[in-house]
Amino acid sequence: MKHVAIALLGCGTVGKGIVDLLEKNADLIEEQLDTKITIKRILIRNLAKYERMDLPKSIALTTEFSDIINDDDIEIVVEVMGSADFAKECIEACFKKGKSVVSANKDVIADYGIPLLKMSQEHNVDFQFEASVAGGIPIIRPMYSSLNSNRIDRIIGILNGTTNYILSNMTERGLSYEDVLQEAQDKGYAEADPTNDVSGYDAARKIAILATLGFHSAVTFRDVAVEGIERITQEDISHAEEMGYAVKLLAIATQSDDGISLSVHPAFIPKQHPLANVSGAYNAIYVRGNGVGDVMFYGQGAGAFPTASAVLSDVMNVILHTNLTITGKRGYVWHQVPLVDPSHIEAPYYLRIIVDNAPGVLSSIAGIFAENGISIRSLIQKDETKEVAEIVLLIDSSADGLVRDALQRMTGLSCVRRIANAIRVIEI
Ligand SMILES: NC(=O)C1=CN([C@@H]2O[C@H](COP(=O)(O)OP(=O)(O)OC[C@H]3O[C@@H](n4cnc5c(N)ncnc54)[C@H](OP(=O)(O)O)[C@@H]3O)[C@@H](O)[C@H]2O)C=CC1
Ligand SMILES: N[C@@H](CC=O)C(=O)O
Repeated sequence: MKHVAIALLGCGTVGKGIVDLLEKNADLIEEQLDTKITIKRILIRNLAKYERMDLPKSIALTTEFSDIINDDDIEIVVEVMGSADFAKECIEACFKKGKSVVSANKDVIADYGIPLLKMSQEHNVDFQFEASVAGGIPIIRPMYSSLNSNRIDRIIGILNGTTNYILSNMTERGLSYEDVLQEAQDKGYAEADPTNDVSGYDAARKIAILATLGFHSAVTFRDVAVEGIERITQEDISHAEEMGYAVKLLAIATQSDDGISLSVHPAFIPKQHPLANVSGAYNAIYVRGNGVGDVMFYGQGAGAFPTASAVLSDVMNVILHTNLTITGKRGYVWHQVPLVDPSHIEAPYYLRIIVDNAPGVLSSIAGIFAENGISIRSLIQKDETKEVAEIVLLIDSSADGLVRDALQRMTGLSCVRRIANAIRVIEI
């Protein structure tokens, strides 16, 4: 039997998951590859923390990347540290030394994916990153391989486990945003800085990676219009429930003759839609191709073992490529495609506006919508006190720019106390 030594950069939630899953499934993996995979070294920052951890004694822990890059036994390096710049430096150094890299790090791939893939090919090594989008769900390989006979025009996903866990637990258990965020952190779903999750940036990086592969287009996460879930309250969730919707953070990429549009935002989805029933840390992705039609991928988008499953399969793929002598030979094509201005994207909206409880307020608001050509589908006045009322509206499909302009003008009305929320309604 052959033997391949690998190293891990990082041993947090995902790194420890890889150590444990490799131990658990070693015989199955060895049998398929006729190769024994050994984790020889792991890079971390704080040695004392890991000496307390239950790691096999055969693994050498180090705080020096040079111990890994200069070890010629190590053929594959698995980067599971997070953040972009140091990870990128390490990955480039590995390529230069002829080491293939597997990464779960969407930050580095959304920022530097195309140059890193080019560099890996120049050095005849593999660069694989299945776990960077939607944890354990196989989606990267389908995008560049299983679906590559299709012209893909739409990708819609719940791509962040933390925010989906927060929104579904706020809905199902009536918990506060802060309490559920802490739970998601305790379960290892959240990023080291959970701002990336709740602000939508984690999902933005993932949809940029999928759009790059699926649309053969050179986009980055900076091309994504991003809104997070920070403003979603129990009020919005219960209004959604009453109206027959679930609230989800969606990542949407579409390609048309006008160009590519990329966005991440909370949305009301009809309860009967399959995406509305994706709960907890689960993720789901709809892809529409002009041959295959609609395909949906579903599974755990975060957590130690689901993510380790994707990472280890990538490691196995690298070994297979080495055995077949096709390492570093994957072909890619990227075009520069124009981006659609996000202010032109149309959708129906749910709006919650806090106003004075006074005569003439509703007609002032309706007047501004009418001036912007926006028609009101329904309007309910709720939670009325003597002084204040909450108005919940659904408006017909309208361009985002026109809706924002109308809401901005409303904040200038003395009877409008605040725009509590504006959330798109998805009718798919
Ligand atoms: N958690 C999840 O469910 C998923 C995570 N990912 C991605 O996988 C990667 C790892 O995530 P996760 O395991 O959750 O992160 P953790 O924060 O749990 O672990 C990070 C690990 O990397 C080490 N590390 C970080 N920076 C450095 C550095 N500069 N030098 C040396 N070691 C470093 C840390 O060491 P120390 O403790 O000593 O600081 C720690 O061992 C991220 O890119 C994340 O986005 C992808 C899919 C799912
Ligand atoms: N923090 C991420 C982890 C996986 O990518 C998430 O919550 O989805």
